[in-house]
Amino acid sequence: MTAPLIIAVPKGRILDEALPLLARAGIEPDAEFHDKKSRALRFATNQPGTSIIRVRAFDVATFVAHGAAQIGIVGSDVIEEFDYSQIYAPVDLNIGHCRLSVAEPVETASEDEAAMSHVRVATKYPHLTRRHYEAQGIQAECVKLNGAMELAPSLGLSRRIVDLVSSGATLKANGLVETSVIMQISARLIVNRAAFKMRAAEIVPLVERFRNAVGAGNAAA
Ligand SMILES: Nc1ncnc2c1ncn2[C@@H]1O[C@H](COP(=O)(O)OP(=O)(O)OP(=O)(O)O)[C@@H](O)[C@H]1O
Ligand SMILES: O=P(O)(O)OC[C@H]1O[C@H](OP(=O)(O)OP(=O)(O)O)[C@H](O)[C@@H]1O
Repeated sequence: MTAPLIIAVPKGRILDEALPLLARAGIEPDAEFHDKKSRALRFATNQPGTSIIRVRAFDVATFVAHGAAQIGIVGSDVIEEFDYSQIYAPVDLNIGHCRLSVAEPVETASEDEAAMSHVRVATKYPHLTRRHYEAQGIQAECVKLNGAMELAPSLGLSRRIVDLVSSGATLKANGLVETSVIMQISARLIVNRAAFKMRAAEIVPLVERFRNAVGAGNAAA
């Protein structure tokens, strides 16, 4: 019997956009997936032998990197933050668009960072933050948070934050302004490299179906 194919999807905001894409690629989770009362985490799909697991966004990359899931859908922010060598990201899914930016209080935003040798930053992305500042010869001391980074400056945790920005509404509501954009982000299809080689007969056509599903979505837009 062939091993099941596991697709990891994030339970957060990308999911709403990812489900129609999965459907266009021919994969639909069972009814229990949509049952808000269900505590299940793994779901059968309309494709025999293919299951979907619903996990936290950062954990999608971890499941796929370790081969516990063969395929996943995750933001490029997460891919770059982990930089797992075992992850191959062949398709830009053109969903989950946002950017990773530095932000700080309106009052201090005009100060020149170039003159600094050290900054303290609250972020969920310590690796990308350090990389961004290192490129400018600045050492970044990161305070790791898992959400609500925007609270850090007003409460004295750090003057700067590095966080995701889309409409800019969260920054504005918390008295912060974007001072530089580190990277543009969109969700990607990711594949475990070993599985891609070992199970090419199943995975290569599936990746192609996702590629076509993105094309169909773009044409309809
Ligand atoms: N404001 C946004 N606009 C568009 N895409 C976003 C936005 N915020 C996050 N994303 C994308 O969605 C992914 C998941 O974000 P989400 O906010 O749902 O995760 P989270 O709540 O931080 O996750 P978790 O609770 O699992 O840690 C991010 O990694 C990013 O790629
Ligand atoms: O620019 P905006 O459109 O306001 O979006 C940005 C917000 O979206 C994300 O948070 P999310 O709402 O997912 O909550 P989280 O803090 O729990 O991750 C991100 O961390 C920002 O806080």
